[in-house]
Amino acid sequence: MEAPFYSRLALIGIGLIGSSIALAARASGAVGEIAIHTRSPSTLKRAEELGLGDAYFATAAEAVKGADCVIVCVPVGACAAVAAEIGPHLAPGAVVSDVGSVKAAVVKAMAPHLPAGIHFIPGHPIAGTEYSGPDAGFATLFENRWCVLTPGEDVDPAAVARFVAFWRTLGANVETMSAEHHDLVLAITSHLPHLIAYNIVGTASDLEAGIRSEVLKFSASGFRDFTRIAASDPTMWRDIFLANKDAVLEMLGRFNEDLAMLTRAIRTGDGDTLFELFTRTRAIRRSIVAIGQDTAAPDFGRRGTEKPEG
Ligand SMILES: NC(=O)C1=CN([C@@H]2O[C@H](COP(=O)(O)OP(=O)(O)OC[C@H]3O[C@@H](n4cnc5c(N)ncnc54)[C@H](O)[C@@H]3O)[C@@H](O)[C@H]2O)C=CC1
Ligand SMILES: O=C(O)C(=O)Cc1ccc(O)cc1
Repeated sequence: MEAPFYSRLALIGIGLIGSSIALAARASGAVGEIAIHTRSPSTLKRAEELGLGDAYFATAAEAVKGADCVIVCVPVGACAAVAAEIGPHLAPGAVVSDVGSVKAAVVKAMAPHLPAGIHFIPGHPIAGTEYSGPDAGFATLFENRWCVLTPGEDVDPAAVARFVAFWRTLGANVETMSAEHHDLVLAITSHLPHLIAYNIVGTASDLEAGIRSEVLKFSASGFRDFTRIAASDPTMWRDIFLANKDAVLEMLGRFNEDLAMLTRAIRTGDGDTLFELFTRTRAIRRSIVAIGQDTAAPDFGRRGTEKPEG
């Protein structure tokens, strides 16, 4: 299968992920033209200044006209409204996808609005940073990262194969699975870690003023790492926790049980329990490093914003 895979790619939402797809698709020649819509006029203008696309539209309905591939790159809570708007304007036979961090709720929100003949292939590139907005994107974001696709069983295999080839050309490793399985796995590997980061930074900031200033002054790398994650976009993460409620609550229940066990080990001076856990977790880190999944996103520190936009 030869690139370009699509003659016209429409991106709805042009923040970190949308702009990274635009840059990677352009750099790799994966698509012909790129059409862009995003909700805020100032963000759309910025996308144009950055030269992210070939055509810019004030509405999603206009942007998807004539597109053979549409990728919705908005917070998961906005996916239903976008699908409702674009549904009547999609070209027959087009692929429609998204990049949301939660899959079952997004499928439920988007599918009813997509007409027959559309190939709906939900997706989630497991690659990102704590930055937002069109300035935050970079063409290499997806290199050697996973992209999970969750097409329904009735979706045309040839359309899925083409979309898999598209993501591979952007540098990603692609795997397909059910939306429900995706949501359980991501609840423990991504959603819970973010909740823990938000919580620990919140706890530190609620400490009495005297202690709080010392926390910031002497913050060792552990706390600093949490503050990076806790700087992630509030709209995006609010939507993720609301949309993946059941899986997050399931994993949070197990987490709380294990934390109670550790609390007890510390209180009772049970060093063996602590040592055994820390030995096991060190082995997990070493196995992740060995398969090359530990690399932080490259040099994104000076770009983008940590504030919600548009
Ligand atoms: N930030 C990350 O590290 C990752 C994010 N994701 C997912 O990607 C999606 C987008 O995230 P980011 O690019 O980081 O967010 P972002 O905040 O950088 O960009 C979101 C864009 O969507 C636009 N938007 C919001 N509501 C809209 C609407 N109703 N219609 C049209 N445009 C609208 C915003 O103006 C903005 O341009 C989210 O669903 C998130 O769960 C997936 C992987 C990683
Ligand atoms: O910045 C980080 O550490 C991330 O974990 C980025 C990220 C955020 C959300 C996703 O759905 C996937 C990746």
